[in-house]
Amino acid sequence: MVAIRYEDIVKVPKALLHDHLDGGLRAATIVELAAEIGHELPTTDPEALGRWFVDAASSGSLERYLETFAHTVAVMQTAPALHRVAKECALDLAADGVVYAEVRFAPEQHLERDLTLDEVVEAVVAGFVEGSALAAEAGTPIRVGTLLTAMRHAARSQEIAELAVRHRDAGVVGFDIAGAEAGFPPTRHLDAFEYLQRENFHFTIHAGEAFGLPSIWQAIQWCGADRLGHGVRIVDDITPGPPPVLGRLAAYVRDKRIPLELCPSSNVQTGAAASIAEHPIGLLRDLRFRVTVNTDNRLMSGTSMSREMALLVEAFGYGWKELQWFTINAMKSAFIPFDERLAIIDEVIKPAYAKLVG
Ligand SMILES: O=c1[nH]cnc2c1ncn2[C@H]1C[C@H](O)[C@@H](CO)O1
Ligand SMILES: [Zn+2]
Repeated sequence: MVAIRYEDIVKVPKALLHDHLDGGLRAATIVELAAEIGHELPTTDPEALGRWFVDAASSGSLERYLETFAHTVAVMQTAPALHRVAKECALDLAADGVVYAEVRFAPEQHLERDLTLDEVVEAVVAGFVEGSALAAEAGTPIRVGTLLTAMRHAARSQEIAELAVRHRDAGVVGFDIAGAEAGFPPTRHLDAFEYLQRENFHFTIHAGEAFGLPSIWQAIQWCGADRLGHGVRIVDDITPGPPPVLGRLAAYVRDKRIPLELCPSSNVQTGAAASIAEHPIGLLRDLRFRVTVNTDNRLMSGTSMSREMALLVEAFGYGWKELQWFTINAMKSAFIPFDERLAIIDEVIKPAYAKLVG
């Protein structure tokens, strides 16, 4: 087999379902925006700041990892700043060969300077639209859908769910909850999820990252999640083989083809996985769960979609066939309409991989 080159991974179309807007800012942009508002940063050298984020987020604890977002959220409090960050996000993903992305953020965290929730969403969506237009002009077309996140420790999920539905025809394609998982089970937000189901809307839930099976079980069986944000701890319900034996919850997740939004580098930083090579993605792929590969927070992990794939190629010996499988899995699991997903699979993804898979 011919070795896969990094620059070829960049060129091939990729689909990304789990990427946080406030976890993907360019370090140089943070420095500029912070100077404008007088926000103090650990360092004002962009390269050093990038390293600071990765180091500070690598403590082995999700709670410590989340503390680093104070600096990104602080500089995302005005419409121009949100617009810029969203535009750059679309451009950066497109330059990395991502053709479809769902990017999430929590509007309730961007109200410190008098914006309303609706204004926050409008600024971000407009930024994605402009970034996507510029990317298309540059020859790297991308479609970006917005997911609105509610913070699980707070009590605004119903309001954010209604906000998402209000903006569903303007680019918001789904809903999510995020933040510290232990102590904040998904059922705290059951009203919001039941509302979304009545509205025929889509949602994913961060579950099975820092907490295990009960969180995943609630997300699916109580809340009705379409996808699992991370979901990596589903391996706790699999008895190692050979052959591996699936418990009832793991079997349900696999049988129902519930997509797992796996984020390898992020999991190593928060301690959810010991290393990339030991990441459960290897087992979950072998067992044919609906596995997708994601970045989570490009800034905090110093990563990109291509880098996550390259790390998996290196650790597990994956080839183009597996990378295509991850990409099609993600596209099948997207929150945009079925015919639009199919068009991207048939017209963009398959033709590009066909030249490589052989
Ligand atoms: O991996 C994560 N788990 C739980 N919460 C997360 C993760 N990455 C980011 N967040 C939080 C911090 C952000 O401020 C928020 C909205 O994007 O979501
Ligand atoms: Zn996440």
